[in-house]
Amino acid sequence: FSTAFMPSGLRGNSALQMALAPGQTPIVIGLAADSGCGKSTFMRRVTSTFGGDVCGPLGGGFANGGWETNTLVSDIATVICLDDYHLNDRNGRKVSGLTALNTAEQKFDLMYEHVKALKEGKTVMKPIYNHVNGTLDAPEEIEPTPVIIIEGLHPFHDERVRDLIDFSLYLDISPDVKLNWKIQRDMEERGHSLESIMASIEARKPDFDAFIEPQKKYADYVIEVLPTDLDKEDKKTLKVRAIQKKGVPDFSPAYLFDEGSEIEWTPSADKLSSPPPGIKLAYRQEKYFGNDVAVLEMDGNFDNIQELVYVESNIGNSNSRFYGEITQAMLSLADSPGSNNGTGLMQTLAAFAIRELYNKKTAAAKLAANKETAVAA
Ligand SMILES: Nc1ncnc2c1ncn2[C@@H]1O[C@H](COP(=O)(O)OP(=O)(O)OP(=O)(O)O)[C@@H](O)[C@H]1O
Ligand SMILES: O=C(CO)[C@H](O)[C@H](O)COP(=O)(O)O
Repeated sequence: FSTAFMPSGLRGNSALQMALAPGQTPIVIGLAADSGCGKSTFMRRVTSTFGGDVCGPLGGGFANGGWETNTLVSDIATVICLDDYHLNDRNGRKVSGLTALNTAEQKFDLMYEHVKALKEGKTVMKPIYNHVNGTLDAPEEIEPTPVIIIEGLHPFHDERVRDLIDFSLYLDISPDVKLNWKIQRDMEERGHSLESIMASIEARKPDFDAFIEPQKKYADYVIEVLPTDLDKEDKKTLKVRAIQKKGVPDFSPAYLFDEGSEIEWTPSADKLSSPPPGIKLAYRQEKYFGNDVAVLEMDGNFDNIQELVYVESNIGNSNSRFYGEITQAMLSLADSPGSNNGTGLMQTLAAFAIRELYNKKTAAAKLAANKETAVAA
């Protein structure tokens, strides 16, 4: 359930929140990506896994013709958009001459204090960056929930914040794909011209390279989105790689058929009715910034999401609760971008991995609390 898209007078999240179990501390999930790279779309998959509302945009909504809070609350998960920690408002950045991508334009001390306090089970007063007016609005109260997700430009830049994060994700969208997605949203949905979109991407590139991309080396789970290899002329179909770090506590990378192996798999055309160029999956063991990673890859589109169930039957460590749950989750968000390709699949697997992390931490906290009760008795 979400309060994020109610008229502000009706908002107020305290009654909806699930109390933390005794001894339980929230887990903190970090998601980094440039603007327009699918953070909100991905967050919708994660929050729906935790029972959140999936009706509106996240990370800065334009509901009701006006600005709504950046924070979405379900009974388990809270999403905090780190744009709220911009140092200056839009006018202030004109004076400083710096872009919002620049780390000098973020309040990392406050970000750290807030994430630390939430992790300690305390309430914080979080600022709000208003994307409609470009102003810093009156702060809002955020109470801790069992899962706190911080998403935005710089979740892994500050070492203190990074150390508080239990699981970190990065959306790595290749330049061609980023341009296509921007065109789709900003031209088709927001009426911007192609020239202005290209100019904005070009203007952001140096700061993106300097301040955002270097964070991907810290991520436990990188979703890399590239143009397809199946047909060089095809600009729309995507190849998606989930780069999963090995050895992360409470996280076991998903695999295809045989854990630890190298596999390339083109599912039988009799089992999937995907149109040419079809789909191709792969599973590889690689190094990523010096770390051992398991890479799950999918290139191409599903013609019919229900056929995903056949692919799902061959994925291990998927963290699904029952056979078919991945397909069901994709079907429940069928209208969201990426539901017929690897972006939706890898995002769903990441969402399930986060849920598993939460389940394991909750179980460990309950066990510890039971032990304490037994000792006290
Ligand atoms: N998996 C996907 N497949 C195809 N298009 C996508 C996908 N994810 C996102 N997009 C496109 O990119 C646009 C931006 O996505 P989204 O709003 O989720 O990004 P964001 O990172 O939250 O952006 P911002 O930070 O600017 O709010 C969407 O409107 C959609 O057109
Ligand atoms: O990169 C961004 C994160 O979404 C925005 O550009 C940044 O937050 C500034 O926002 P605005 O352009 O609305 O003033």
